[in-house]
Amino acid sequence: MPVTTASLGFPRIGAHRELKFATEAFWAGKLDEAGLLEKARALRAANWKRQKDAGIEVIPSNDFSLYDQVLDTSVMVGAVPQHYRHLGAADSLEVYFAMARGTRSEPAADHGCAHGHDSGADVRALEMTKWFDTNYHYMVPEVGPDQAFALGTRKPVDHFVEALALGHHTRPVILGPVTWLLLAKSTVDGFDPLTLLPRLLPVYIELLQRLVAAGADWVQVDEPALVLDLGDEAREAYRVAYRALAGVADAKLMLATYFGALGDNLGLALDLPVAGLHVDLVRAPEQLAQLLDKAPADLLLSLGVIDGRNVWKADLAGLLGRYEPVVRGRAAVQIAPSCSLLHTPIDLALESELDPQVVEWLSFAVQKLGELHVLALGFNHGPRVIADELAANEIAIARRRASSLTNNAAVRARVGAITEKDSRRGEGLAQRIARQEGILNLPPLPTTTIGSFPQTGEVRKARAAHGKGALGGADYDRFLREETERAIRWQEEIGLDVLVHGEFERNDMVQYFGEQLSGFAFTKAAWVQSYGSRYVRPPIIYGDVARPAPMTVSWWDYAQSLTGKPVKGMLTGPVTILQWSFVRDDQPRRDTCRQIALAIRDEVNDLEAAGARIIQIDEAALREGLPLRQADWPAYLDWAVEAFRLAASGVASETQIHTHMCYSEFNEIIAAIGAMDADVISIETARSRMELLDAFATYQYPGDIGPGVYDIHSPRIPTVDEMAGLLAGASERLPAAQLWVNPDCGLKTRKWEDVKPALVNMVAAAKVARAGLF
Ligand SMILES: Nc1nc2c(c(=O)[nH]1)N[C@@H](CNc1ccc(C(=O)N[C@@H](CCC(=O)N[C@@H](CCC(=O)N[C@@H](CCC(=O)O)C(=O)O)C(=O)O)C(=O)O)cc1)CN2
Ligand code: MET
Ligand SMILES: [Zn+2]
Repeated sequence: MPVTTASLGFPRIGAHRELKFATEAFWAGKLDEAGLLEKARALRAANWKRQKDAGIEVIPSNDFSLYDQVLDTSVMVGAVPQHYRHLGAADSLEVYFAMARGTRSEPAADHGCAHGHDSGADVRALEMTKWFDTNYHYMVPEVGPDQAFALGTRKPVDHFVEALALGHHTRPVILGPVTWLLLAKSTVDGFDPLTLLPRLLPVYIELLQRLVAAGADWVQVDEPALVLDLGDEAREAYRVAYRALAGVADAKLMLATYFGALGDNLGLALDLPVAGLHVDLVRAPEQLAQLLDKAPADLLLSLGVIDGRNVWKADLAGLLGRYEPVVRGRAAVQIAPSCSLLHTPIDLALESELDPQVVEWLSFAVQKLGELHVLALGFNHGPRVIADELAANEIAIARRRASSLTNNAAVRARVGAITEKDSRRGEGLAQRIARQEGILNLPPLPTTTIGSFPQTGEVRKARAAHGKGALGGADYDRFLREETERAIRWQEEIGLDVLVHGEFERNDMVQYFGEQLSGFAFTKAAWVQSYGSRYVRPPIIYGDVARPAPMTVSWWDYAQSLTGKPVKGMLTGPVTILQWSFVRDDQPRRDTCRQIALAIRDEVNDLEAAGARIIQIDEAALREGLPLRQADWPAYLDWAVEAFRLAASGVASETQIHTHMCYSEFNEIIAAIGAMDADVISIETARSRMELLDAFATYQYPGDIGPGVYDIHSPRIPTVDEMAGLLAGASERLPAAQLWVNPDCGLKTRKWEDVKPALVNMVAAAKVARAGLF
């Protein structure tokens, strides 16, 4: 006693996506810098107030970011690579957004000149990759052996002061030095960023001193890397780092870990000279006993008891019961969400159209803070003072458990009847490829794209109008057909070999399917940041999953009717649908994934029956779903691969199954990728200059491979030469007969004016490579 409530971070995008609209307007030159900063300030003020109003005692600052908190940290410690520095002051928005997005010289007015023009003024963006096992992406810090650090920006101090002026004494959040270094990438082969720690620490010390001088007492230092498998160097880095930071007088550190168990790093974490330790007890409740056993009595424990990664209402009575002895046994305890609420939607109150039965089971960021407040009242004053809240909560939990909505007997029977042969194609890969070649008659190095074409303002407007009832179903359909037809005609014109319909009818590659599957709820406003100004509305899987009717067949059918070239059927795979949805927590993820796999299998089979000869099943999130600890990999990969195979194995040998993955470091899981047994896989490789292919070569990957030849995250137009060069590089690593030619990923975030010259160049590069190799 007593128990205090804390928030580790609140979503910064705004309940109505204010941050997206402000940053995009700024980039488009429609909002000036002062305007952008004012919007950002208003969002912070609103967030602090919201959290205070929810009854939270420890409110964070510096959880706000205009783009990404890892990028903020890089700029803060002065790690701005040389090639951005000419763009402006190191702490300017020009440099900041150039690191985030790259720059592009104005596109040449004459689109006829598609290749070869000087792109010397363009600066590439930093690499972007997944934040642990989430669908949030951070900008990878870049450092080298000559790296110098200096306090470049004072955002944590500025925001602390800003909050103070509004009456909030906040706890600033900073990304810890060891996690930051572990996430960093060296610009020089063989150099370990961790060795830069001694040079980095003075910057952190200065920052802490400035925070203290500004009036801060507690500082939250995020070190999620403490839940990973760590080598001896990293462990030693933790000891060195926190010994140094402990020397800053009057700064009390709350060391925050999340996304998993401390596991074998528990002793290390408890040895660090910090005043508080936050642990994730949602992902890893089992670590509590050991923690209580070993934690020094004066360590302030912050218990992450409310799920920061999912949307379900907490079982309040259960939590009170479980943590009562902890609270009684220690001098002081803090309760908090398991991690920053960045990964949850903001406010359930905005969902006016969700099934009220399902709404009763849910809790978004604002509601989660409310739950924390109620729990603290219960701990501090006894359950009687929260009797009403407990009663309502118990009813909701019980109704969810008993609901017929979550249960579909036919689905359960079907999953129960799955046999081993359901996840096996009729013949081996070599025979299948031979049969497919006979039918498809493709040239060597066939060219294709990953699926989506630009989601233009027009497409989104039409969909929004359709959603509001302002554009009738028939008109919306006609509009989408016209877009599709134009895309097909254009692909034929530029000479692509395998076409796509363009995905114009899809709002998102997961939400689109969620909306058509039963067992899924989808939201109106429940946006979550994926990267920068790009957000997603993950569907909510609350019940058994089934596919009442075909989801994509008519779009494929229409597109194929327009052309003699093969059009790929285009689906999102079961693991990716699972990974990018909010998943029910009342059964193992594996079980839910198998249900989705059967639904996708039905769609695959229907596409084949309609005549599709090539069907792509995207598994962009397969790698991201990998558990954070290596010991847990085999079990996950087993069921993830099985789910893909279940989806893909209902078709004849003649039907070619493609899969696509991006953001993937495949080296360690290449055997599992092989075990998926896809006929063709397209992967992201352009940014790593084909290095990724080494894994496929070493493993002697038997299927065809389409290594991405250009980075679709940047508006920069790749030249014929550079792509032909990449293909030559690919052919040094793998037999050319196995190679396809495609971009890194889908093109929906690009503009047609970027896509057109890029793909024209890509087709030309394939011709150059064919001439050289065949
Ligand atoms: N779920 C998911 N995760 C993923 C990816 C992905 O494609 N999907 N790709 C990788 C990268 N992540 C990405 C995440 C989001 C977006 C993206 O483009 N998001 C769009 C929203 C997509 C969407 O849901 N669009 C809807 C709603 C669009 C919208 O904002 N409509 C306006 C109205 C339209 C207008 O007047 O402009 C509104 O509702 O107010 C639609 O098209 O129907 C955005 O933030 O802008 C891209 C990549 C990894 N993770
Ligand atoms: C993030 S993977 C994207 C795959 C999808 N077919 C697309 O092209 O958009
Ligand atoms: Zn992709």
